[in-house]
Amino acid sequence: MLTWPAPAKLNLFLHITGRRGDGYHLLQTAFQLIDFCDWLEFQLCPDGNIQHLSPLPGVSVEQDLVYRAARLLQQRTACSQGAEIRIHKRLPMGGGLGGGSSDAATTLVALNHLWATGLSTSQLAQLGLELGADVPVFIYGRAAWGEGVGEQLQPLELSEPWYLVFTPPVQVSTREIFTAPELTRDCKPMTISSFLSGEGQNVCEPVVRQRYPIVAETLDWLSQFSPARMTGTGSSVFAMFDEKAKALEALAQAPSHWRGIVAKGCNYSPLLGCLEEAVGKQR
Ligand SMILES: C[C@@](CO)(OP(=O)(O)O)[C@H](O)COP(=O)(O)OP(=O)(O)OC[C@H]1O[C@@H](n2ccc(N)nc2=O)[C@H](O)[C@@H]1O
Ligand SMILES: Nc1ncnc2c1ncn2[C@@H]1O[C@H](COP(=O)(O)OP(=O)(O)O)[C@@H](O)[C@H]1O
Repeated sequence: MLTWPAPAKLNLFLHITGRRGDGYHLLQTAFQLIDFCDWLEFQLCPDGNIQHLSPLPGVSVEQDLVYRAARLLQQRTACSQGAEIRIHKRLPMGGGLGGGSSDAATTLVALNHLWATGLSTSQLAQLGLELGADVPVFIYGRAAWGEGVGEQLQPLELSEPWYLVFTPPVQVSTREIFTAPELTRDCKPMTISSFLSGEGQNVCEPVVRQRYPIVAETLDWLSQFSPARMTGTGSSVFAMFDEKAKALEALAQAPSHWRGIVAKGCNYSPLLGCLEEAVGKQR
């Protein structure tokens, strides 16, 4: 049996530079992974069945990205093996932390190993893209500069600060924000070096602030400690700290009903560590 992590991501900034012919928005973003993870268990099933043993509330098994990822890999590789899969869900759903995409990525990477289906990382990333634009970054497992709809990736070596992340109790639909008339869609393309020197913002933030006052309240509260920003299309917001103790100190002062966590930024996904250990490879 394998028990492998599916980490969350933060979009350190998010710009929209235009739209594709099909209406999808062209983005520029910097993804950083954090060591706050769902955990997935995989058990080989030689009879070919895929069994999802821990369905998520409000998500049917057929919709669940873990089940869909497993089926997709099985079908595309004509694999005769199956698996029993259990998720220990820790990442809030629909919070902009990419939990569903990360679960799908971990499923593809773990089953490709367990089933010995032999797809390369880039083949897995291409498969993952069919499930969601954020899946490839989790498959490559590196902090990355993302363009296109997020599938054109270049690895980044970033500082690895501590993050305090709050998830306000509202689910913000990605579709709602991407269809908002007031969303800024004409950002000037930015370079990696201007991002590294501090430029960039999240263009979805003003839209979500306006529509979800609790997100605005959380951002404003967090900003008293360190500049705060929203990730993806929300609702989660984050701020960086150079020491874990400072992040924990700020968390201790938050209203007791707020859902907050402290996690470390990582340039390499903990999933990569598991895969490398399993195949006995050194980075
Ligand atoms: C914004 C980002 C940034 O990392 O993250 P989240 O906030 O969702 O975590 C992602 O690009 C989210 O990508 P993804 O997870 O594939 O989006 P989906 O939920 O499939 O998108 C829902 C809908 O939003 C619109 N959409 C999505 C992505 C994109 N680049 N342009 C779009 O216009 C499409 O109408 C799509 O049908
Ligand atoms: N394994 C999964 N984990 C989380 N969400 C899932 C999963 N499978 C399907 N979903 C659906 O995907 C939606 C977005 O989930 P998630 O990736 O957590 O949020 P976000 O895209 O905001 O980061 C959920 O609201 C849920 O309906």
